[in-house]
Amino acid sequence: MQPILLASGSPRRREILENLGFIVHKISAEIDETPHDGELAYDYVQRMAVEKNRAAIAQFGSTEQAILSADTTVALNGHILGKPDNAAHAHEILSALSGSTHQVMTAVCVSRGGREWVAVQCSDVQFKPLSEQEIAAYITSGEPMDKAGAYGIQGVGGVFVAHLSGSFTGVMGLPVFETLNLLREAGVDVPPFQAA
Ligand SMILES: Cc1cn([C@H]2C[C@H](O)[C@@H](COP(=O)(O)OP(=O)(O)OP(=O)(O)O)O2)c(=O)[nH]c1=O
Repeated sequence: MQPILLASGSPRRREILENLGFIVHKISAEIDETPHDGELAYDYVQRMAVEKNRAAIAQFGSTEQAILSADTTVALNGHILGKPDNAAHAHEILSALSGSTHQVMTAVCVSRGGREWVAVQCSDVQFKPLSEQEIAAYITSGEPMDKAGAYGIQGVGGVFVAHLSGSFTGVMGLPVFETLNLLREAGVDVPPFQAA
């Protein structure tokens, strides 16, 4: 089986792909992640995943090995909430998410042999009302800092989630259903137990 070239620094994405049975080689793909003025979250997340992929191609060239990139964005009432810059920002984000429903969108882009495939997975996540103490303790844990929306559903942040409609792995950063479909479309060998 050929390794997948993962153009993402996210340890969660690597873990998800390896759990599915893929061999993963990490490659770097640095881009400017600033949203355009008035850009919709759905358009933004897709653009980010595609730009990460193209940045990897610019660096390593187009290859017969699949390059996979992704981006996860949290949106509340249409506003894009990025990763927290610091503890105060994490507090602001978590206070906004408290007691309401937000969207988590993950776009996945696969390229191979000069072609490109993209999918976007959207989930609705409802948070329970959070107390000041819960928010403070969670920020102290350090978990929010490298994550869109300042939480990790797969970690302690999972206790905030009252309801999820969508994909758990999508919220975590790489939706497995959509990702496997893209890889199959791109003609990548998927591990035998996944080959439906
Ligand atoms: C909402 C949520 C996000 N996240 C993470 C997934 C992503 O790693 C991160 C969103 O940032 P991204 O910019 O999508 O990814 P990244 O910066 O980690 O890696 P790269 O840009 O190199 O691809 O937030 C969780 O781990 N759990 C969650 O519940």
